[in-house]
Amino acid sequence: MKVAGPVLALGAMSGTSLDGVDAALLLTDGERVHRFGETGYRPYSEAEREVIRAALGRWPGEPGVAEAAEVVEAAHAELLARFPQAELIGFHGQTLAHEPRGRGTHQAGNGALLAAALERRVVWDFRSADVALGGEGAPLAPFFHFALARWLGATEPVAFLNLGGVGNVTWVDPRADAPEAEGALLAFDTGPANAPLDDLMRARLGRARDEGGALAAEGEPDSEILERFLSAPHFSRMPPKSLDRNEFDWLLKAVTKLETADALATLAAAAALSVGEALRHFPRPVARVLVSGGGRHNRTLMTMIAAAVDVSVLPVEAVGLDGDMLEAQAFAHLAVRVARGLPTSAPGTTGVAAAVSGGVISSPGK
Ligand SMILES: Nc1ncnc2c1ncn2[C@@H]1O[C@H](COP(=O)(O)OP(=O)(O)OP(=O)(O)O)[C@@H](O)[C@H]1O
Ligand SMILES: CC(=O)N[C@H]1[C@@H]2OC[C@@H](O2)[C@@H](O)[C@@H]1O[C@H](C)C(=O)O
Repeated sequence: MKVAGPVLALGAMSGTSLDGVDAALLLTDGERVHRFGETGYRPYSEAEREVIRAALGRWPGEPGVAEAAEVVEAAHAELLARFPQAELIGFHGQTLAHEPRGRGTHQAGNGALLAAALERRVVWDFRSADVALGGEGAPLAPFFHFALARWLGATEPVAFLNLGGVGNVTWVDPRADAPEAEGALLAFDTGPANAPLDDLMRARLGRARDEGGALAAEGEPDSEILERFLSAPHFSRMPPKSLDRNEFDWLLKAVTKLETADALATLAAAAALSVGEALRHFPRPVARVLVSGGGRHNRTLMTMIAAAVDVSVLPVEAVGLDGDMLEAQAFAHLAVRVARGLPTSAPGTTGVAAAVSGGVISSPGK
């Protein structure tokens, strides 16, 4: 079914850091952002998180996957029911495994079940069509970043950096006719961001994160490990390119020999150096890198990023955006694009053969 004009869409994202579900309302026609709306957050309980964690790296039908999907569906149903005004829902689900050149991409959570539970149309499975056409299936926020650059009134190229479990960056030329136009966007995953930091905090101190990067600030990065890190194949690959959450597991193992503060400093430095490497791929330099995602609250990480690049690095709040909700807003925007049959990825964002409109639409009755 096609929609015309702006739609009040609700986007939901359960990110790789496994902290919980973000939801955000957005009034958009899929091209232009008309208005930002209310947001919500529903953390996973420790028990729920364990169920999801146990299924990481697994594929449909494998042990623990159905249980993880149930947790994801129930948490979303609970959170999204708080937004009865939403006309359309964009449901990303929880990525459990991502091997675009191998077995595919796997997001847990069935959008058809949510459509029935919430009695709303739900757009979901955003990544599979892109992967089927040879794309990386990620990142998908770039088409929203294009709309944001326009919303900001940018007239020069600008970059959006998301520091979630994994980092991803989008270079936007706002003067292009459309996000799928050649040269409008270049996007790719930068490297690990918070996931290894969180994993280390959990393993060593039983804490969810290094609040503000305070512990990392007390440590010294290990230059030998960082040198090895930068020689990883990811950094010599040309973008677009995407990463699995666990692709840099070896890095976490490599820092086990270090004191906690030094290990955290090394992991934060690795994330920051990845951003420095990323900027070298930009078609033209940018004046600003606008940062979203939880990593922008990590002052040590932000300081290290600022040192790794020679442009200004600002949280997206500096330009009036909400850095905790940007990905949820992205999936609201993308849902409307899917409903309108507009593309959601292009060769410059995922390496897909040609611009494609991903996503499956489930209606409550079906
Ligand atoms: N105050 C803080 N201090 C340090 N780190 C923080 C803080 N707040 C959030 N973070 C980090 O940000 C992470 C969450 O970021 P975010 O919610 O953007 O990730 P995500 O959306 O789950 O991941 P992705 O974008 O990769 O899918 C937390 O796991 C934590 O490491
Ligand atoms: C496969 C997958 O879920 N990838 C996520 C992950 O988290 C950050 C980065 O890696 C990005 O590629 C993507 O999410 C964002 C929302 C995206 O698609 O733009």
